[in-house]
Amino acid sequence: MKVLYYDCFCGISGDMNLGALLDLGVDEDYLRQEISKLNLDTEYELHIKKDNKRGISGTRVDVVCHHNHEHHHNEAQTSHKSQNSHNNHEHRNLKDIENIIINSNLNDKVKNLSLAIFNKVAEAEAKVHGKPLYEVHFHEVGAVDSIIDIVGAAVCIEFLKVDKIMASSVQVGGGFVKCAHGIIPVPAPATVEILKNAPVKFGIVPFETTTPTGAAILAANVCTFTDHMTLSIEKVGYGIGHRELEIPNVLRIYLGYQDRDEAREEQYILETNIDDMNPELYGYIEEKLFAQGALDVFKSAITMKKGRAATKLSVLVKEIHEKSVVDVIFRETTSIGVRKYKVEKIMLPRDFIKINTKYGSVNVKNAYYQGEKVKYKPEFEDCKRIAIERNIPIAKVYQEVHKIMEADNNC
Ligand SMILES: O=C([S-])c1cc(C(=O)S)c[n+]([C@@H]2O[C@H](COP(=O)(O)O)[C@@H](O)[C@H]2O)c1
Ligand code: NI
Repeated sequence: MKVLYYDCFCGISGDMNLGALLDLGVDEDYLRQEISKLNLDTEYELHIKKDNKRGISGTRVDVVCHHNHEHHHNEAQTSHKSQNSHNNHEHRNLKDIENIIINSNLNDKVKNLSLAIFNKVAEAEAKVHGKPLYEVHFHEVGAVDSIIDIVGAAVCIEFLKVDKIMASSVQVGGGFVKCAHGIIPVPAPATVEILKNAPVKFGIVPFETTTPTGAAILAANVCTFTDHMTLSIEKVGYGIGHRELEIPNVLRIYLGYQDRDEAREEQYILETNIDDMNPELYGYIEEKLFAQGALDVFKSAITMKKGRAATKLSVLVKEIHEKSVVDVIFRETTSIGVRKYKVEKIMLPRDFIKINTKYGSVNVKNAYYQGEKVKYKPEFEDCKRIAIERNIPIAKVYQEVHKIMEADNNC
């Protein structure tokens, strides 16, 4: 499975993201050509160059806009987004942005991903400012440089054709920042809204390391946030930020592979036939077997000698758990003998994601075969808990999970 892993030790902004993805190998000319499909009426320049921060070299992106929007100033003015300039306000709202994207010649996947990222920002702004979604006025986030950061992110992510995007915990920084609203605390309120439910780290430096745009790129793409992961790294990209900080102001993105092949493992079946035990005990014994490391416990109805109806108890274990599992069988059941045989188990690579349904969050197990996701399974216990809490049929919970999992863009 091809994976992008965002290492956000110094946060993420729209331009750091573009820098890191270009550094990973996204073709610069392709990005320029795709962005031109937006037919923006504001002149802009995309400056892409090699740069370094604290000895780490990577790619730096600056979007420079030449404002000639009628409701601003008569004279053309130039602004660099990174300066958080008060001069670069363009008060577009979500509908304006949607129109620009929908009327462009970009492909549908890029359009949808761009819209999903903007929607994350818009929802957060609506919440923070207490306004309906379509009445929110973007300030910085609606400016041309942000449109390029966001659509550019969608273009690059699409270009890389990964199966899954993961991220580390996200450093948001600290202090205060000056923007169109005046002076606001860091993390900016919109950033906080967008990163709800993601693991966030605060205050490594007294500056804004994660912006609403950076946060929204993560929120719209990342399946799993984790600081612990196994990845076979193929490439790494560094996106250079604009500040001089005590730590390198860079975003690192890894491109790698996880669980390329199915795994094979030797395991053991421990088995015993029982014809003389109170059947009430099986449930209790099963719990004890799992507690001692059993990977699976199953019972089959069998007929033993002299026509005796009986139960075959089978327990799948790794060798290290053999002793403790046999111990449970001999102490808790009526068995006086256990058969053991080696089996080879062939397992599909799998991972777990948490999805938010309208009823609550559910863990889902994805399984992959020959690099492709072939199946997924919602965690039964989560569905059961939700069905009980909400007093709804459990099938409805499963339906909701399937709806989300089958939707585009879901990993
Ligand atoms: O544009 C708006 S409304 C805006 C809202 C907020 C809130 O938290 S509300 C914050 N900001 C700040 O603007 C700059 C630019 O952000 P980008 O995501 O466009 O890079 C940044 O400092 C934000 O915190 C803008
Ligand atoms: Ni705002």
